[in-house]
Amino acid sequence: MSFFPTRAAFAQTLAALPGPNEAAIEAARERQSQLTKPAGSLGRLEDIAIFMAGWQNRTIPAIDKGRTAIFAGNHGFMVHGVSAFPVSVTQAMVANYGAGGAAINALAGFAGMDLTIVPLELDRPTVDFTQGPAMSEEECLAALNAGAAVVTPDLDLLTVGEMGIGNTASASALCAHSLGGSAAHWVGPGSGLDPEGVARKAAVVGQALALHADAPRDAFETLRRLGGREVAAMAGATLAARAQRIPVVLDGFINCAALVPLFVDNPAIVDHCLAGHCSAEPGHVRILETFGLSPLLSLGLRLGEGSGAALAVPIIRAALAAHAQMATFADAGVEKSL
Ligand SMILES: Cc1cc2ncn([C@H]3O[C@H](COP(=O)(O)O)[C@@H](O)[C@H]3O)c2cc1C
Ligand SMILES: O=C(O)c1cccnc1
Repeated sequence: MSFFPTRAAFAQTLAALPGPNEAAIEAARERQSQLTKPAGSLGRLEDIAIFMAGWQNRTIPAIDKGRTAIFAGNHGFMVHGVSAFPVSVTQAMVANYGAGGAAINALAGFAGMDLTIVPLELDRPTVDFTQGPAMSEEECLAALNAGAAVVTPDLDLLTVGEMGIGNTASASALCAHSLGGSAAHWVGPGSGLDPEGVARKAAVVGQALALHADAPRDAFETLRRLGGREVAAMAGATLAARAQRIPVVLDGFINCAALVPLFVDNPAIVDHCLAGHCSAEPGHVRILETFGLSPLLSLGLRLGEGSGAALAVPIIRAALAAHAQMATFADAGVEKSL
């Protein structure tokens, strides 16, 4: 049984998002007020602990089982050469993940996250989105379900990432179609295009936007037309996590762009998400502003593959350690106020 048996089931899940547990939020907030520090002095670490308490439904949240899932896919529009790298790099990087040699291997390992790699039909790229919808309805559903499949009920935290040469073009198209703004407004260098390359990418994205301009703007249809398998899988995983009240840390431009079509249908979709970082890809800061999320880190990363999300996990672990381990004023015999 798949998590999203039909596109209607996907839409229904998106329309009926569960909220956090308010009693756990209140209990965690009360605990924070008792810990031996001036009120608010741990800044966003306090907010993170309270956020995690709400979604994990416990006063003292923890990350015993955290998962990083990386989805890989290839894109038909790569015939137009919109990346500084060839399509073959997607498969080569999947092999590199398997061998433990990529940035995400190091960063997920450092963060204490288990790593799941999900290649999605790499030898069958999506349809070129300047010629038609990237995916059929069945293909889009399969990708959403491949994402949902990594979400097991035992997870305390999920981060997702992607590998798919050219997918910053898909991400830009999703943002422009869903939020407005020209192709040029949303494209950037991605993995390393020069200014002429960026202009070429804008022209290709612009052609796709023109072809799909009159298409309905619901989340499924936008992902199907302008997304890719790895992009839809990230959306499916994030929505499946939400349905199970599992908190998610967001990565960069592509990961966030995958959620933009869902955000247009239901802005509450990002309520169980923390923004791990702000990517150097110029569109990312605009998406984060649209989502109303403030990134935990801003280190100039522009890698994708879940790297910025994994990097934020140790900060979240620190917030939970302080929340769990600090003494209360009563326990420590410290005066709470004058
Ligand atoms: C070796 C290598 C490793 C990567 N890991 C993530 N990406 C990133 O680059 C791609 C997006 O950039 P563009 O749209 O310009 O192709 C995605 O695969 C993304 O995850 C990589 C790219 C390369 C070359
Ligand atoms: O922010 C990202 O996700 C990103 C930026 C550049 C290249 N690949 C990914």
